[in-house]
Amino acid sequence: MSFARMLAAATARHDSLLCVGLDPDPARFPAGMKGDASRIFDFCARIVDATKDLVCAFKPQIAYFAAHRAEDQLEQLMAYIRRNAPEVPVILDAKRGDIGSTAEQYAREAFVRYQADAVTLSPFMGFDSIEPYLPYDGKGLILLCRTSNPGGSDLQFQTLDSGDRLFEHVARLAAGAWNRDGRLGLVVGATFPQELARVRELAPTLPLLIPGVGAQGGDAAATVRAAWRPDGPIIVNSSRAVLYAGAGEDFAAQARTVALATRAELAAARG
Ligand SMILES: O=C(O)c1cc(=O)[nH]c(=O)n1[C@@H]1O[C@H](COP(=O)(O)O)[C@@H](O)[C@H]1O
Repeated sequence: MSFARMLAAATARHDSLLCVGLDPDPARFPAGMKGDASRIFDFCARIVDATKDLVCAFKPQIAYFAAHRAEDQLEQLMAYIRRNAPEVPVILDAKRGDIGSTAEQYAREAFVRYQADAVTLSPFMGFDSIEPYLPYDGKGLILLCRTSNPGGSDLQFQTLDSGDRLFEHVARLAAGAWNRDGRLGLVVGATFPQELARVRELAPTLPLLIPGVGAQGGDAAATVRAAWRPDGPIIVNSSRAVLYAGAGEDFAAQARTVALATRAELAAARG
């Protein structure tokens, strides 16, 4: 099934706009696992089990695996999610961007090696850096647009000759010329609700991946009000606030409690 259909189905079935980000940091694992990179899979699998009925997507961040030589555990985790939560789409957060021949390898990594349903990409190198992902039918390609970090403004807020700021230009391209077969989405931070509303205006029906609630302090309700539309899906990511809600043996139950509360807050704002 395509990413778009999986996302719509999981959003409806779990009544959820929440994506749990899988950013496993062994230094923050609970006692018994703490500091042990060989337990990355175990930690993430417990979080998946505890939240899989509450989410519209999972988003593993590849650096948290690669930094610990734990790519094999990421493969194991992707297979685990497919087996135990087959209705939940998985967005591989890799933020790739490179010339075509290298992008072909990144695309293969995301969709063949890891079997992701969608991947995050940097649009900075232009359309020919996105094109190699298109042959993978149905997969979602989510382009960085207005990122959640303060330094995102350094480039994304620059005004172009057209009068658009760079993030607006990216949103226009993703909603128009670049969206050849309707599989593009955009990343916009929850930390910037005004820009979120602007991106939604420029790209009314694109799926928006919205990180920044929880640990980065973004306002969940403002996010939904700015970006959700019945025909414009949103995927609101929270990673650390869920993963490290508890530091004890009951960490998975604590993660579930935070996920439940965040999901409820998002649902209330949608009305
Ligand atoms: O593409 C992303 O997911 C992303 C884009 C962005 O603008 N800001 C951002 O925080 N992210 C990712 O979203 C997650 C946020 O994590 P928390 O701040 O712990 O919820 C991390 O995996 C980031 O790499």
